[in-house]
Amino acid sequence: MEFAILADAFSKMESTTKRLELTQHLVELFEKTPQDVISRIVYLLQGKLRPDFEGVELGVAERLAIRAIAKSAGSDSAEKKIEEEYRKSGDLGHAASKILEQKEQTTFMMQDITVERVYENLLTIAKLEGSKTQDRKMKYISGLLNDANPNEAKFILKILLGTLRLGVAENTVMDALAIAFTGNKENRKALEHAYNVSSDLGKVAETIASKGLKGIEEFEINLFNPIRPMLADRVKSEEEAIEKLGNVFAAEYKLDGERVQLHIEGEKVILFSRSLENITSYYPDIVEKIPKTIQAQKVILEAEAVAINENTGEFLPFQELMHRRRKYQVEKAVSQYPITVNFFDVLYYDGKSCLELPYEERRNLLEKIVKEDDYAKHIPMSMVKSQEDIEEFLENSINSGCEGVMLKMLDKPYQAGSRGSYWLKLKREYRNELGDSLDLVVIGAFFGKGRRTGKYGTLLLASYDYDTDVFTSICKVGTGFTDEDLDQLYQILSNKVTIKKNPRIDSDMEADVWFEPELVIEVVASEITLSPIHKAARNEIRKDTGLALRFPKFTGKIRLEKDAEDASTNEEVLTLFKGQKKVAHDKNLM
Ligand SMILES: Nc1ncnc2c1ncn2[C@@H]1O[C@H](COP(=O)(O)OP(=O)(O)OP(=O)(O)O)[C@@H](O)[C@H]1O
Repeated sequence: MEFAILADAFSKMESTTKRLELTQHLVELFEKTPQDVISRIVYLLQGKLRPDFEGVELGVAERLAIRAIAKSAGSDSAEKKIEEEYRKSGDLGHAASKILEQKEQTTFMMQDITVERVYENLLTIAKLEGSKTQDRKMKYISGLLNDANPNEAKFILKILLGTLRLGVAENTVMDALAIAFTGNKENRKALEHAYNVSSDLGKVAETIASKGLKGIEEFEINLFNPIRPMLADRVKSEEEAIEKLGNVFAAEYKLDGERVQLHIEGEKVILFSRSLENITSYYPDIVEKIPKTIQAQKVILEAEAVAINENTGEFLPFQELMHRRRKYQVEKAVSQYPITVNFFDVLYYDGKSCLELPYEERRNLLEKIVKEDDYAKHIPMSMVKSQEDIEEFLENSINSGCEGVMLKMLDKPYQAGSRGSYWLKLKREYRNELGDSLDLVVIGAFFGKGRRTGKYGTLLLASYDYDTDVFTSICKVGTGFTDEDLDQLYQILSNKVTIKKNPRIDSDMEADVWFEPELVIEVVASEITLSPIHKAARNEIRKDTGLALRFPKFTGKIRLEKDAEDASTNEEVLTLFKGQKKVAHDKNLM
């Protein structure tokens, strides 16, 4: 397939942020795409080469890209010119296309470049290791640029640098696949299921293109391919939980650790995080100890890894686990910050999916599969049927260092990839004031003064608007940060600075810097108010008015395990807003 077709589609997509138009462009692109290329197209659309869980990173630095462009422009002064163009437009892809336009076209020597060739070259670049890597990367890049026309070169560079931002969410890709290959958007549901059990949109695309809907319906779980996790809705009180769950249900401790999806076959163990990143290297202790406790050939299990005080056995807060994220420090952290692994679900057992089994059966099976010892535990569970039962269980869980309880319906399946009402979470803190914490995306910052000079003193935060796939500003936050937090945030965020505001950000603020909407942090606030400036849930309550947080404060939690799309949604913010009005109303009546 000619790369020009893809570059042309990219150009069209870049010029719109409307979901319907994006979908239409995608449908047209998919209709032109051969079956054996479609998975590659789907990865490239998302600025990737392989599904996230494989961890293939392109990692080409700007400097190297500039040298490669200069080389293929074939002039000595080119580097300077490229830098100049780059400064003007803030986009190296664009700068490259400008420079290459000026180059005399030696068309008779040009080979047509294909999607396959670009993709294979990019994959080779991503996998290069060892000596002279930089030179070898440069050779591949300038080789591609030599044969590319300016528009193609622009997109090749954007992919290489990770700056291709078409704003296509997974849902939009699935809509377009359903329309292109089944003629009916309604079939998105089947695609979603396939995606939820494989976390690999490229594979889903290839299956629907080559085997149609039938292939998608027969899609199976593969060991070592992560399953997208099931999530819980929140409730504010025992009473609300009973209303939603009915007669008898299970209560489990809600531990404050890291969610880990374990794929195990014999001694082979692969671990995935909540956002499906391969985190096996952070937990050498799990890899060593857990297989000994497993009574099965092949399983996929879910557990919460929690740091503990070895003397008292008490659970410690989530932050203690983050020591394992430091390079070269893992071994040390393993001995200094010991953990236990607390199992709560089984998703796959000896060749069979367990997703359709009701909770109760899965829990029984789990207890059979995992033999408990000092290190491997079953998460404490109890059947409850009254408000008092829940209250007592919640009390015990808080006393042993947990954040609350999870309440689960006994007869319901595991709903991969969705937040539904079969699982509810009840935290102690939800019960006062606004109380609830929010997970928000850092979209911009303002430079600090005094002690905070040279760091970001105040951050601009956004909630996620699921329907439009946009991040809407909701507050600025400048309190709750320790010096250490500020340093760490600066380190993480300075890699995410963009020259222009990403089109997926909706904010009228004039931030000093804008970021890629990627990092999620947790904040609390005293209340949610109407705001003429902020954009969260705009027009929902009142015309031209959004919602904002009053007195927001950082809780100390940087949620590295969450993707931006996992942040609190405007729907959740609206629910909180309405809930607080009700409480105020009830109080006034008393
Ligand atoms: N017994 C349990 N069952 C399921 N999840 C548990 C349990 N104990 C702790 N957890 C953790 O709680 C999370 C479930 O809450 P939720 O579905 O809202 O995800 P979340 O958005 O990460 O939640 P939160 O922000 O409250 O941590 C899981 O991702 C898991 O890490």
